[in-house]
Amino acid sequence: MFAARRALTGVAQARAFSASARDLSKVTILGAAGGIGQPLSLLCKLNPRVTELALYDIRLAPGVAADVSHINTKSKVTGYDPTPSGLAAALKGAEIVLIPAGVPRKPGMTRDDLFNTNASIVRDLAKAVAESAPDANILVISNPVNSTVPIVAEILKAKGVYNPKRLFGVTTLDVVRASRFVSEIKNTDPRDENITVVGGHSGVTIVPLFSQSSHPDLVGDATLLNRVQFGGDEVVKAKDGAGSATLSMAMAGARFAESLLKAAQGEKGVVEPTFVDSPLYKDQGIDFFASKVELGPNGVEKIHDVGKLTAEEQKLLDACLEDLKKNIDKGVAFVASNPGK
Ligand SMILES: NC(=O)c1ccc[n+]([C@@H]2O[C@H](COP(=O)([O-])OP(=O)(O)OC[C@H]3O[C@@H](n4cnc5c(N)ncnc54)[C@H](O)[C@@H]3O)[C@@H](O)[C@H]2O)c1
Ligand SMILES: O=C(O)C[C@H](O)C(=O)O
Repeated sequence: MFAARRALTGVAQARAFSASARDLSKVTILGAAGGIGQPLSLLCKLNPRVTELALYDIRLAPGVAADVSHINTKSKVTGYDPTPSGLAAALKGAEIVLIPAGVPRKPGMTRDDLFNTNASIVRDLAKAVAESAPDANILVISNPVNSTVPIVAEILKAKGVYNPKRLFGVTTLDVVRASRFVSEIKNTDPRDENITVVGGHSGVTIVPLFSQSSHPDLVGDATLLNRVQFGGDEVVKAKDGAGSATLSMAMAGARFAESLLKAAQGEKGVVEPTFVDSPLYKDQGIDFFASKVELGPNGVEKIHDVGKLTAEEQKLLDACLEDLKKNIDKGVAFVASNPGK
């Protein structure tokens, strides 16, 4: 077997690698029956890189799995019961764990208002991931992301399995929105608009860097800035009490998972913005920050710095860092005083 593998060269080797990597592409969704979870399950079922899809929720996951499993793509879909053993089985062998479990906002709420409910949900799910899938890439969608990601990190540290290269806060939706909103102004194809968004995922912590796009004239466009920073509120208001962004978020989450799978399967140059354990502002006591991140087989390959900013963007970044620090500290303090069972 080893001799045969050694005999493989070039393209054959790459194919063998990608085939074996593909064999391992189990994706688990925790919160799979929710507003995000259901369309995310659908999109993952449609992704040929996913070979196994495990759906877990405190309600309805087997039903969602039965539905999605009829789609005629090759992956195997299983829905798990809301029991500790169901959760453990859903997680075992996962390469990617997506976490959209938790409550969404209603009009008038900030993401931070979700903290009291979602912090303990995410903490407890993180424990299960640490125990049953310690090597998985963990993609946190549940809000407030600026705090839930540090919560997961603290739990993984306590369990002795923290790998900062495999923990991601999903901020893709901010970039998706920014490119769409810019394309509406400039009458372009959003796929051609590559807008860097850094910081975190709430209000002023969301910092778009238009000076680095092909439209530097958009720096200072207050309406556009407000839409990017508060795009989530736009949806919350329009849904009028029925929740927050689900469909666009499912698309964004599926895109991020796809990027990780591509990178795991050997594709080079896969770059996504994401909220990770980052060296960029650690000297200011800020351990997590979203910037462009190159992904690879081990998760985070390279963290890009924010690049050159205009004076106006620097001001936005300063405001971001102030809030971000508080949000991160809140997550860390929560685990310290509420370690759970
Ligand atoms: N990161 C982002 O960009 C982004 C975008 C949109 C929404 N969100 C956040 O995603 C979260 C989910 O939003 P939604 O609209 O899908 O909400 P939802 O209420 O429709 O769905 C949440 C699901 O989580 C499940 N759940 C609750 N506790 C659980 C637990 N302990 N284990 C497993 N499942 C559990 C619920 O049963 C439900 O099915 C919210 O916190 C929301 O703010 C984040
Ligand atoms: O706005 C929300 O509460 C959900 C999400 O974070 C979003 O950006 O749409």
